Amino acid sequence: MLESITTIGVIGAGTMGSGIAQVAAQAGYTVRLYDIADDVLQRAVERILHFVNRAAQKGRLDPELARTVPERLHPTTDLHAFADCQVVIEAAPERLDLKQRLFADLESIVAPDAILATNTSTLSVTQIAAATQTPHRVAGMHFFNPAPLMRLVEIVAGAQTAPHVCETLAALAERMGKTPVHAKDVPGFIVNRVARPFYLEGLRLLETGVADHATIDRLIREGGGFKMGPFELMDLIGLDINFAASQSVYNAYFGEPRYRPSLLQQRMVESGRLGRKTGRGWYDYEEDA
Ligand SMILES: NC(=O)c1ccc[n+]([C@@H]2O[C@H](COP(=O)([O-])OP(=O)(O)OC[C@H]3O[C@@H](n4cnc5c(N)ncnc54)[C@H](O)[C@@H]3O)[C@@H](O)[C@H]2O)c1
Repeated sequence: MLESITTIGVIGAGTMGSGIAQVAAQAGYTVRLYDIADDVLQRAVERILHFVNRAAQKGRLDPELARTVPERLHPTTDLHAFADCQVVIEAAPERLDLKQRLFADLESIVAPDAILATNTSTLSVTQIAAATQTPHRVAGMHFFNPAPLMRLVEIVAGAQTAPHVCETLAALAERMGKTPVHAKDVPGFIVNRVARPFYLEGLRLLETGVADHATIDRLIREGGGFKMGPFELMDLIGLDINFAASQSVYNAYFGEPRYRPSLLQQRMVESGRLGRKTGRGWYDYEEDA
């Protein structure tokens, strides 16, 4: 199946979708990138080409390959353009109803043997697949942020996913230079399950006035040897996405107190301070936004 893949559809041109589109184009695939608005797509393509050129300048990407990326990228606001995609990777916002609707729509557009993958961090792959008539071809393909740099990809089988679908996605991840790991369809899979208390304990320390967010980040980096503290990481991920993931894991584990989201997260989202992507989150990025 891997050899028959030439064209990959990516849904959502935000933080993850644009990164995944970049990775796929750099691996030599034709990429169709869907979003709901032209200006979002335009910004995404500019961002991708900027990163591709930078990677080529720094010697991390073959300049010949970098030159071919623009002709491989096909932005669109019409999902019907995905008709020739053998694989679709969905990276739309972390909302079950939205993802279910997209998968149901896709089913009537792509070929019957096309693979439908979701980049969800915490939602049930089984539940997303249940919105289709062909749940055997739906699986999770969970990239990490930033997708062009992070090697790990979790491959997640839903309750009805056919084994060959996960095998093909794992082989595709390898073709993209990634390290695939098979994970079970449990809320948060492996990495987001382990990482959830990282953010939430940081928020609880802040809520109870133990330390401010910059101090917590600095201690975790300097004392703990982590690359980023929880607040810096939330800004990179996007506070809206991180909050949605917190809610999703909390609800999926029947209100398990360990995973209780924080009101502070909610306030930040309500005030539109979503992190790097909006120029402001826990920190100010106005200059490089
Ligand atoms: N941000 C992270 O660190 C991260 C890491 C791994 C996985 N994920 C997952 O990836 C998915 C996307 O997250 P993100 O951070 O890229 O979000 P984002 O907010 O940066 O991007 C989402 C994109 O989806 C578009 N969109 C909105 N409604 C849509 C619709 N109806 N159909 C198609 N596109 C629509 C938006 O315009 C936006 O461009 C989520 O499921 C999230 O859980 C995020």
